[in-house]
Amino acid sequence: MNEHDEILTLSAIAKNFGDKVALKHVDLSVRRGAVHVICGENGAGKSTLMNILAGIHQPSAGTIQLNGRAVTIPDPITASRLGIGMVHQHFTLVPSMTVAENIYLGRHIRKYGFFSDRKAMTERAGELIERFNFRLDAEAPVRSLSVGQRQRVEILKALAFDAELLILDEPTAVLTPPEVDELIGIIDGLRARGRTILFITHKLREVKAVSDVVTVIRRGESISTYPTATVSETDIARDMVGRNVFLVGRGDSAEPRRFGAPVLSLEGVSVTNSTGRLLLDAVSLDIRAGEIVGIAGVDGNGQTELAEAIVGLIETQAGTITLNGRDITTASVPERLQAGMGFVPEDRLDRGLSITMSVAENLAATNYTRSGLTRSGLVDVARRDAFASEKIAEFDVRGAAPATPAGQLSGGNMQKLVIARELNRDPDLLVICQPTRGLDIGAAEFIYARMMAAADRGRAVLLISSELSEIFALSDRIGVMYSGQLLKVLDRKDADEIGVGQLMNGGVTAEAA
Ligand SMILES: Nc1ncnc2c1ncn2[C@@H]1O[C@H](COP(=O)(O)OP(=O)(O)OP(=O)(O)O)[C@@H](O)[C@H]1O
Repeated sequence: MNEHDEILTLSAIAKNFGDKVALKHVDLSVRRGAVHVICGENGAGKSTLMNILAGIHQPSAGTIQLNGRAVTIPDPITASRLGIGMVHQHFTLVPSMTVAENIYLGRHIRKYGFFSDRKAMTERAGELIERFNFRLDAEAPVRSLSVGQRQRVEILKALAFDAELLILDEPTAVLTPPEVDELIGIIDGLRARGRTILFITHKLREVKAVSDVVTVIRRGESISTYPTATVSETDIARDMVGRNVFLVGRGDSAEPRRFGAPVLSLEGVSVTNSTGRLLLDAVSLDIRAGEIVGIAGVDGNGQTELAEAIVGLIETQAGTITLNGRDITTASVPERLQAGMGFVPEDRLDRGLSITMSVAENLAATNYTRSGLTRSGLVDVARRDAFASEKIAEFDVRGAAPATPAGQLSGGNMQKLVIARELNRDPDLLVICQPTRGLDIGAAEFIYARMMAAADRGRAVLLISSELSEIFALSDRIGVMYSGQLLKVLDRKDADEIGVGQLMNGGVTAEAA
């Protein structure tokens, strides 16, 4: 390869946070105009590496060459001047401002100031949207956009400042499957226009769909680099995790499974929002002991509200909710948890854990009584920390000690923390939303096994996931939500992905079509 073909060369990059080693030794060569995927387990150091390129962190050792020249990137402004644009996992947009205002926010204010030359700014944003074929309205407030559209605004923000090298940190984690396909199309378009893309993902299907080259990072070291066309998903998974991985689902047992009495019963449960719109429309569902019921649906069709209504985070306007035969329709969240419910929310940062509290405090939060972590009503710190150490080991929460602030963990390891806390309580009913979002394939394998083991012990599980493959792998019955209604609940053996996909898109069943 001739040196001008390489836009970026990293040599022996290391990064410590205090005495924690996040990156040990990373070498990486990125070819101009390529889509280069970085994959690796949760906590392998992917985000840290990208944040070094974006000027957010400084490397403890190693060199960075951009276009054949050694550079230092002391801050994000320098990164931007050097042509490096970063799209973070958590968006940085201002919801009340328009698309155009967000794109130019804080940068070209003098030239395209909101008051002095708003028109020019909007026109310029419109041109940019058209040039990259992003299908956005420059004047629409960001508040009114879907997650996928917001992500496109973030990408445009980087492109507006001539980013040659675009870094996308796990961009598909927040997207629905059709939005993922759209993003893949957008990335193809950017490559065709000569941009270089560094893309982080855990999903091997995406690696194959999107990239030219893939580099695997494991425990802070670059392990392998392959042209994507020549490497199999199995090989990438093995390099990531250091062993062969098998995502085994529940499958169809030869003997029909026997289920117990209903643990959860919903009857005609409805929820309306403040403007009177029906978010849940008379939903009725039983989940029996020993059963996993998966709820499929395009995001935004009431699945989140279903989980929140069951857990008591939002009020219901009609219907009854019964847990183990007891009416809990008006019970508070703590009462429901006490009565045998566990909850893994889809948003681990908002509702799942406290990022300022330590790992031990987070793990103990719903486990004080059950795991005997108090003595005479006071927290027994030694026991709590021993409990935390045990759960850290059991769930392989990387980079965590009992005293580590939860906010310092990598995204996937935060997710493992929430799941560890809720599974430890061994609830009669586990409501679990997007359980493997952001998890690497080894961690997903482990969580699948734990969910199935809970069902085998006679627990009831409500699984909400936008990954159809996950719903099919784990569920005994599959419900489909559309527009607030639970359209249909099928036995796993009677369901197929095409039929469920059709129901998800408006209720045309395979038989009816
Ligand atoms: N600011 C920080 N302070 C201390 N430790 C940190 C900090 N940021 C990251 N780490 C640690 O560095 C390691 C690598 O984290 P990083 O976020 O780069 O992983 P990742 O590969 O992106 O993981 P994931 O796939 O879960 O997002 C982890 O052990 C993490 O806890």
